[in-house]
Amino acid sequence: MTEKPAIALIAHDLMKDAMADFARTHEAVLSGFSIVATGTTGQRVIEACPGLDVTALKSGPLGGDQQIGALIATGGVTLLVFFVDPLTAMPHDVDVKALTRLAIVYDIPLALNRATAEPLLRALG
Ligand SMILES: O=C(CO)COP(=O)(O)O
Repeated sequence: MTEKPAIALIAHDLMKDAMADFARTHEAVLSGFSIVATGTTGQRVIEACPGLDVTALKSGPLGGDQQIGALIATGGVTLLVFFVDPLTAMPHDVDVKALTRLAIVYDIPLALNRATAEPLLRALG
């Protein structure tokens, strides 16, 4: 990661197309940040926007959500954008809950859908 403030991007599988589109649409603003992402989401964002500074951590179900949570706890995340799939049960639901809880504990902006992410990103950009 660089010295730029970090935005965390995460999307559940059925939301990954939406995340790739979100990244493409907002590439100019996102380029002012370093991006941290869970593994598969990070790969999709890299494919969509090869110019962005993206660090892809572990896949969410394999610890990636917890890695992002640890970054939040150590002050390394400015905004968490997490496109949650509201209709699919997740085997790692406890990790998802722990991550969103930490975003609340550390009072960082948290967008769980695009309608929230866009005004937050505009405010930061
Ligand atoms: O499962 C996730 C978040 O809970 C996302 O992980 P991936 O980006 O690795 O698919």
